[in-house]
Amino acid sequence: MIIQTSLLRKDFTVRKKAGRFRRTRTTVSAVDGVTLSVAEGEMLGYIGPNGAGKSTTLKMLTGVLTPSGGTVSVCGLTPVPQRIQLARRIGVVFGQRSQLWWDLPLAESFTLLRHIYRVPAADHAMRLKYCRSLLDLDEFLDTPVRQLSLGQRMRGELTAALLHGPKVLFLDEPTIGLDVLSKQAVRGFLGEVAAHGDTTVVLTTHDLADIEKLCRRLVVIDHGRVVHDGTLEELHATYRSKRRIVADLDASWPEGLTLPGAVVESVEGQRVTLTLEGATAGEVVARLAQAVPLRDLSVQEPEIEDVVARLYGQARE
Ligand SMILES: Nc1ncnc2c1ncn2[C@@H]1O[C@H](COP(=O)(O)OP(=O)(O)OP(=O)(O)O)[C@@H](O)[C@H]1O
Repeated sequence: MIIQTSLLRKDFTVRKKAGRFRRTRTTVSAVDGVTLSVAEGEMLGYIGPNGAGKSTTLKMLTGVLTPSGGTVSVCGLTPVPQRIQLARRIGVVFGQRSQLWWDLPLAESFTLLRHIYRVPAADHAMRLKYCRSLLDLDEFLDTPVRQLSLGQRMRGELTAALLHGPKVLFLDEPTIGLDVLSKQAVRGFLGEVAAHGDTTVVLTTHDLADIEKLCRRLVVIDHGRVVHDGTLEELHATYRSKRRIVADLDASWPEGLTLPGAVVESVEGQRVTLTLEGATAGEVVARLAQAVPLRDLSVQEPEIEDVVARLYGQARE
């Protein structure tokens, strides 16, 4: 396992005002016993509502914060005491913080990083070529970083994080604030990185489309605890997400009509929405077509947003 945590914890002591002169100290368990194993080459989505403990976990995995308890190992190293060795093996993109030099052209940041990490020139050139073509960097390589758009800067950050050939890439909200095209570019690139299979990726995001497009495995955390660890399909199965059929009829919906294997969710004019309950879409469509004349229909997959919202809701109860 390239990442392994066991009962990992981080408590923060927060001082709050209690009256005019008094202050009380309370402890916030930001990460409350997270046990996680990530295999080499995996692409893991790490999600949760605001304040769930995602960034705190990433900070402990990257050696920025010392855990309050439990164990953590990344690439066989203990992050805080072995932070310098670890830095060579990991790449980090934290949405808010930049690893680029604001006043220098992007290309010069890449050259500086090559010297900092002491990357052999040929390896650096090969990786830069790969990123330039996949992320279309050429048109702004000579532009100072401060003049780049957010999407261009993010493409630069991803390149900067990969130039030393890390084994693990940690990405905290890499698509936040990006327009549709930049999001597509970033996702396409990460998909390529994942397909190569030699970089492990841990991705936190509030954009569930990132997860759907990129991650087979999803870990959901809330109040510092893991509330789901499995595939997206397992998430849908656990929370019994339902597929729907939306049918436009050539007649009105016969009042009181029932179809085995489906529940009528709504009827609006000549449009009926059915939820599948234990039957396949094919079976229900066949029964529907026998009962009423059909003009058009579509099958809607369950929305990941719905199921995750329900999951967050349950975890908070
Ligand atoms: N330095 C700190 N001091 C005190 N409390 C902190 C500190 N850092 C984080 N916390 C608290 O720990 C909890 C987890 O925060 P964290 O930033 O890890 O959440 P998150 O899942 O990354 O949230 P978001 O999606 O909003 O970025 C929150 O309650 C937060 O207020």
